[in-house]
Amino acid sequence: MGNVPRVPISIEPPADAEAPQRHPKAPAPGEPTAAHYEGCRGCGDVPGSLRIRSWVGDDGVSVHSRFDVLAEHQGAPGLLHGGMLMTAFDDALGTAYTQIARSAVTARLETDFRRPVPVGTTLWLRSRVDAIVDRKIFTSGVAFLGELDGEVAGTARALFLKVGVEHFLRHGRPEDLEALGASREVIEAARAAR
Ligand SMILES: CCCCCCCCCCCCCCCC(=O)SCCNC(=O)CCNC(=O)[C@H](O)C(C)(C)COP(=O)(O)OP(=O)(O)OC[C@H]1O[C@@H](n2cnc3c(N)ncnc32)[C@H](O)[C@@H]1OP(=O)(O)O
Repeated sequence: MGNVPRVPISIEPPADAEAPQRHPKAPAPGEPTAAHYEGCRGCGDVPGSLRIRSWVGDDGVSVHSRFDVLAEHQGAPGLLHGGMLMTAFDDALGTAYTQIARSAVTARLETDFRRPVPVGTTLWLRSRVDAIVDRKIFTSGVAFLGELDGEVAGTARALFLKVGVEHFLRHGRPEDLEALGASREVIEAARAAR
């Protein structure tokens, strides 16, 4: 395998990990959650976005999300592309963690595809944070056909790793930080770091 790095194999949270507490500034149960960012392919309002919308669950920690499956999301004829379902899970699980922690990025995402999803379906996803251990955020979710708690179309687990603003400064584009409303100092730091 030469220089190919070893693949980490487990995203199972430790059995003794504490239950997550919602962030005091997170929206209340039933309220909509904010988009990650205007340009987000999952929940932003830009061409090509899946336009996923999410709300905080009754427990104040989980979220439920709506994804309307359109013809532009097809893989096989008339059916949702698997990568689009993974994008939906990435977004929904990545919204669940925002009820608890600040910025984090997906390190690993596992998806099981249980049922084909026809174009014209509304998918509803339930997502939650199962545990947080230091920088690691362990999440899981379920996608249902047509209604919350309907037939299961897929399930997913993801590990997010907390990152600071320097992650976006180092790897992202300064102009996108500008669009986020970042300060001039932050943008200059991003430019200097490139
Ligand atoms: C003004 C600006 C405001 C910005 C406001 C932004 C708003 C907030 C945006 C959020 C947006 C969300 C939107 C959807 C989610 C995406 O789309 S995120 C985009 C997709 N993901 C990425 O691009 C991430 C790319 N990967 C990376 O950058 C780095 O690999 C990571 C994930 C930061 C980890 O690197 P690292 O920090 O160096 O961590 P590392 O030391 O390698 O590992 C730490 C631990 O995690 C474990 N680990 C790492 N990777 C894995 C893995 N794949 N599997 C299992 N374990 C792993 C390691 O084994 C290690 O474990 P321990 O030895 O500590 O037990």
